[in-house]
Amino acid sequence: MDYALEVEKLNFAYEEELTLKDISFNIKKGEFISIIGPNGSGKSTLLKNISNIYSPQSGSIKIYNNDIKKYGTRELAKNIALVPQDTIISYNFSVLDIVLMGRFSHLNRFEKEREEDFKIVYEALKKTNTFHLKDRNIDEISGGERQRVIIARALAQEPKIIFLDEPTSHLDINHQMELLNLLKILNKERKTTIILVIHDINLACRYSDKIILMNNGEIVSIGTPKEVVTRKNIEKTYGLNIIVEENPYTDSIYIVPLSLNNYIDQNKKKSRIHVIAGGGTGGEILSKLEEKGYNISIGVINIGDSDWQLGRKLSLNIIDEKPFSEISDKAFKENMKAIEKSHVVILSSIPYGRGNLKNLEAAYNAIKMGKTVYLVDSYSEYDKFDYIEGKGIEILEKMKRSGLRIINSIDEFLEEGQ
Ligand SMILES: Nc1ncnc2c1ncn2[C@@H]1O[C@H](COP(=O)(O)OP(=O)(O)OP(=O)(O)O)[C@@H](O)[C@H]1O
Repeated sequence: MDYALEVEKLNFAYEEELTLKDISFNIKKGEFISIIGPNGSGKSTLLKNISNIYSPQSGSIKIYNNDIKKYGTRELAKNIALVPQDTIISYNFSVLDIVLMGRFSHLNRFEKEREEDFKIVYEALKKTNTFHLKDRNIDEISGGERQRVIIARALAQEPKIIFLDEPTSHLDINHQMELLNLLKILNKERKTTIILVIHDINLACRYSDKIILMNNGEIVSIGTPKEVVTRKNIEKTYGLNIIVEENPYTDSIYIVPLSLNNYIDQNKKKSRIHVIAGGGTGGEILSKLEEKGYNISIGVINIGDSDWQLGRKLSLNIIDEKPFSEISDKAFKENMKAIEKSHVVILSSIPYGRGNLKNLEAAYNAIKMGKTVYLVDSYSEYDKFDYIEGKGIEILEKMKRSGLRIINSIDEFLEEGQ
């Protein structure tokens, strides 16, 4: 296999305790890789090991099939370039001088830069939008501009692999996209392998072929964005409750954070709520209950319904029915079982017809069983409630007489502190 980078059983410690523990992975030539993970998980330390700034205590690192330690400085610089997190350059160099330094590995000792070198350097300056700064002193430009200049230097180096440590951290959103697009072009056109540390999970998902997720000095997961950025992995590493969505415009996934697990009231996890919804009427109810950490079931709901889709993203317990089909007796019974296990049943403002009348019957059964049943009432008129010749209204009236609690929004329920 054509690997750009092979890491095997790497262990690294700053002091006694290991900061990187038994790290092994391979990167193919021409891949675009993002390393993500919480603060202090070891991302920068890993990047510094694989770019030869630090030497591991044990394990091996191969760049293009050769041990990284066997390369001479010039040879290594032709293969890899590093764009560090904070570049402190306190000398009196111009931007042009700094970017010209990228050419050193292509020149013999004491050889002056050739016309070709200037051409490559000017191109790198233009690509990173820093050409206009070329005569300025490196100390006299902004943090974001300096970051782009260091990236220009890496481009001028024309390496096979570029390592970047949080390259977007000082950049505004426009320059963030511009930089990542530039890296992507480089990656596609020159087959440059890109390995970057990045905090923005959504940008990582959008641009990367693969993602490495780190936690506590170990690799938790490595694979495509879909394989790595899952609810489970993000909860495990960041302690964050998220939904993973698909972005049809960019053909990539992105995450929507709901809540920090630290803030979830653990008592609520025990409190079970059954939701009856459909057609998107349950969106706010489900998201807000999930955010508070309730243990939620939903049903009966048709497969493919938008509330069904949300339920899947939230990994809820779903009692479902075939698409566009009436609720079967089997699904009704399963729904009743979920209701029996719940403390509370919440109904959204969904219209009732032949297909889902059994859900209203189930809610009425719940009241008769002594459960607290809420209706989040945002029906503007009750003729939007009943599409089954009064049968729905009839059950609703019975429920009202038996203690149905009508609220205007799910917030009212949450404020009650249930
Ligand atoms: N020079 C150092 N000496 C000692 N310990 C260090 C040093 N640099 C980092 N560490 C420690 O090593 C661990 C990993 O740090 P590292 O900078 O690799 O994490 P990171 O994932 O890049 O974090 P961040 O997202 O905050 O940049 C942390 O516990 C950190 O405190």
